[in-house]
Amino acid sequence: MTFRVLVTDDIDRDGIALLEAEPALRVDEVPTLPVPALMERIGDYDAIIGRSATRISAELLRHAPRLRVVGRAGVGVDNVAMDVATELGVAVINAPAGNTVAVAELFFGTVLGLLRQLPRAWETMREGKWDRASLMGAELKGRTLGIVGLGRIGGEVATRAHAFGMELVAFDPYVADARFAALRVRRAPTLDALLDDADILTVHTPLNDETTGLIGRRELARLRAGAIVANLARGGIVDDVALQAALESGHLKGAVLDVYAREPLSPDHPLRQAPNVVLTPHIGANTAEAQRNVAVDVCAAVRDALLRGELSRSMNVAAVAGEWKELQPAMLVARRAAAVARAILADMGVRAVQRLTVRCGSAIAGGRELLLSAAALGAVEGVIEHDRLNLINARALAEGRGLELTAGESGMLPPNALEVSLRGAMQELTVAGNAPADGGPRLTRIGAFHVDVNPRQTLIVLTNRDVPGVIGRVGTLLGDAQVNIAEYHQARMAQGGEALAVISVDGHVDASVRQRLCELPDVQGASVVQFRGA
Ligand SMILES: NC(=O)C1=CN([C@@H]2O[C@H](COP(=O)(O)OP(=O)(O)OC[C@H]3O[C@@H](n4cnc5c(N)ncnc54)[C@H](O)[C@@H]3O)[C@@H](O)[C@H]2O)C=CC1
Ligand SMILES: O=C(O)CCC(=O)C(=O)O
Repeated sequence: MTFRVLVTDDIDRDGIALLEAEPALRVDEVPTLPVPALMERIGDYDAIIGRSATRISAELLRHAPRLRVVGRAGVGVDNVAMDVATELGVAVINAPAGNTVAVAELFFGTVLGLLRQLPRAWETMREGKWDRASLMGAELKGRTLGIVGLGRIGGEVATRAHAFGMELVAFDPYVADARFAALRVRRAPTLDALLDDADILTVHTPLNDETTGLIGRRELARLRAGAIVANLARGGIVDDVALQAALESGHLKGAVLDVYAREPLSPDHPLRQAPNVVLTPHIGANTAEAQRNVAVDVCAAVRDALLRGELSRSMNVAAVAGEWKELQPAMLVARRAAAVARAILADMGVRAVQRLTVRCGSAIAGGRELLLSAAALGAVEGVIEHDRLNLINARALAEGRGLELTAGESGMLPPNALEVSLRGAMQELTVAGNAPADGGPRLTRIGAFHVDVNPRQTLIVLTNRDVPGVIGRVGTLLGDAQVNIAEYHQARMAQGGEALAVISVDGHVDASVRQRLCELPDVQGASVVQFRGA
């Protein structure tokens, strides 16, 4: 199978070379495309990789039936309609760390440029002047830098600001005290407290509902007279119009902007004429090093997602503590245990399941959320018709059908064991399994019956009376139907009582075979579970 990848927005060659090295990937590199042209082409692609110039809108995603992965060679994904991508099961992968230093360095370059009037100094020199008197500057040393958002970039800015002898204060309600302490940054309890202290205010948050307009007229007025504002994060976090007014009134000494609410900034935008601004055209990440880093990072992750189904880097898959690869056997067990429970309940007449609970042992507990996604996938596949049903959208689709998903207490489960319980119409069925690091995945319990079977290809779960001859009759029937048995595990509660058989078979078992199994003497019921996915 060949996957087609559309690369746009000028992605570094080292990244593209990783894709081109794969025979199963066909890569088309195009310049940033206008929306109609992109709409026309996107239907042919399994993945698109771009930078901030290409907007991955809801409309574009809905126009792309093959699309599996969106790769973003950079941090911000405000240009991607994330909700729609998740609903459609499209993985969104970014490159979160490769351009951190580039932005932090640009911050100091531009702020120093503003404080020392470097653009003006350069202009005067080109004009043939020697004008030292009008080029008086100011220093960073001793000034208080107020950082909104102490993440990767905020942290790198803080580290460098110490070297300039600055005082540091930051506002970030989502970051623990330990990070503030490690970065030697004082914590501002509120944004207002930060505004009260800052000589230079810089924002390094994502653009989202909470941060849009975070620094508006009120916040700018609260800053002390003569303060400087920098936005190298996203246009719209600092309100353009309020900023312009604060610059024109002289309340602010100056501003540094790399990003704008609408990009490219229109040629006649009033900000271009505002006093004391250093404007750059969204070049925070434009260094050779950063572009190489993000391209290699995102291209490798997109390659792995397409070729190996590796979704650990996808922003819209539940986060995993630990290694994704190590969790794969447990994910398979969770998915298949849920599929078995759903099939048995359905054959008992319980079609509408209301609650799914996953409990897992200590070794895999870090992947609880992902295991819940895998179990949700097992519970809905075969029930929901969706050509891109996967780990990304399974939870939302399951919840959309009224299935409540919960992660239960692990209790006394062995380290690599898990249990999936499905409940509906006052009935609950638990299927348990084990996913040891050094062995194959096994199902170990169905309801009250202890079993031991590899959940591969197709499983027949049979309830019968524990009397002689049943196993022989089942074997003969399956043999006559050309169904090859891989494993047959018989479990019983007590001699002569109820028994349960799990039969792992190769290939497909059709409905007529199931019907004939149900009609055998002493057989009470049979469920056939045709597993999906690898
Ligand atoms: N100019 C450019 O070329 C570039 C711009 N960026 C922008 O910079 C942003 C930050 O990047 P990173 O530091 O890598 O992201 P990050 O995720 O490491 O850090 C963001 C920080 O903002 C904090 N935060 C979120 N909401 C907040 C709020 N309401 N108030 C205070 N803090 C809040 C988070 O807790 C987090 O610590 C990106 O989202 C992107 O939009 C990133 C790279 C290049
Ligand atoms: O290079 C780009 O596309 C812009 C970088 C950026 O803004 C980001 O990484 O969030």
